[in-house]
Amino acid sequence: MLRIAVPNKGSLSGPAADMLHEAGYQQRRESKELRIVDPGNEVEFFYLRPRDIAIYVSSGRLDIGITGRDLLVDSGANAEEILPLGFARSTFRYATKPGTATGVTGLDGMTVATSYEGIVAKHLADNGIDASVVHLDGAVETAIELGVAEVIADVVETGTSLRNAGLEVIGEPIMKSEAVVIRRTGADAEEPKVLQFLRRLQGVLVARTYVMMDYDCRVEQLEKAVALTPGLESPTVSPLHNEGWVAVRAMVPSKEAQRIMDDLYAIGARAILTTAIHACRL
Ligand SMILES: Nc1ncnc2c1ncn2[C@@H]1O[C@H](COP(=O)(O)OP(=O)(O)OP(=O)(O)O)[C@@H](O)[C@H]1O
Ligand SMILES: O=P(O)(O)OC[C@H]1O[C@H](OP(=O)(O)OP(=O)(O)O)[C@H](O)[C@@H]1O
Ligand SMILES: [Mg+2]
Repeated sequence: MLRIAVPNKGSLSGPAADMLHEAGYQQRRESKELRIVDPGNEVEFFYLRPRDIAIYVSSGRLDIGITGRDLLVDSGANAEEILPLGFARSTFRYATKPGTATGVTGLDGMTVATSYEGIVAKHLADNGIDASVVHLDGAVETAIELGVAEVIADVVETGTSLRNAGLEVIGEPIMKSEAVVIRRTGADAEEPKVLQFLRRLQGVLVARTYVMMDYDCRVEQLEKAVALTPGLESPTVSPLHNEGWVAVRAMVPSKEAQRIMDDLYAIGARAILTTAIHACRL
């Protein structure tokens, strides 16, 4: 049975459960459940604190886990990223009151508050900066106002939390993060159950980013039309009852669907339809 760690709370937990559900796995019914077995898929899910997941996976007791890239790096655990999942996207950045410093080189002698001590200590050392790091569990934006630190390093998505605290980011992002699937470093890359799990999640990612497009076009316009909708392998082209016309079917990135429909219409394609993809295995 494949043993998988899933975040039990915070920003990762809801989207991770949604993705697993879309991939056909049973998920817990209430938030107090700490583990469930999905017998049909031969998988056992363990609901753990996002911060602890890399540690469990590196121990080898759990086969794979879903966590944030920033949490994986911060943990220093012997685990590696095998699939980015595209949700819980954030940057990790320094921030201060305006006028305190303009970049990491100005942080010498200061105190930096963060929940991600591992990332920050390494980044300061890599840049040759001698600053103290104070660990706080969360809500670190308040640390400056309360005099615990001159600088914070924290997760930034919209920047609302920083603005509300009267802080501004300084320097370049320390890292970019998103939810990722991890496994123990050096674990068997060809384990069939792991590969099947990854294929299912990849199927969800593709279903979320592509739509199916169908249209009719004149044979003379087919080459131009196919250049607009090359599909993943190659589009399906079928004859129509009306001679001189063909029906074309191809997957296109959902973000570009409207522009592609305009371009197809402009070259004479008609009956252009898009439909959602619910699941796929490439
Ligand atoms: N506002 C946000 N937008 C996008 N991703 C976020 C946001 N806040 C946190 N994350 C991401 O979610 C992951 C875990 O953070 P989260 O704050 O949800 O959990 P936590 O801080 O470990 O737990 P707690 O809920 O106890 O604070 C990290 O990978 C982080 O980058
Ligand atoms: O840029 P924003 O869109 O404002 O998002 C970033 C905020 O979200 C997270 O906080 P969370 O809600 O997890 O609270 P925490 O600080 O207690 O972890 C993170 O720690 C930031 O405070
Ligand atoms: Mg948090």
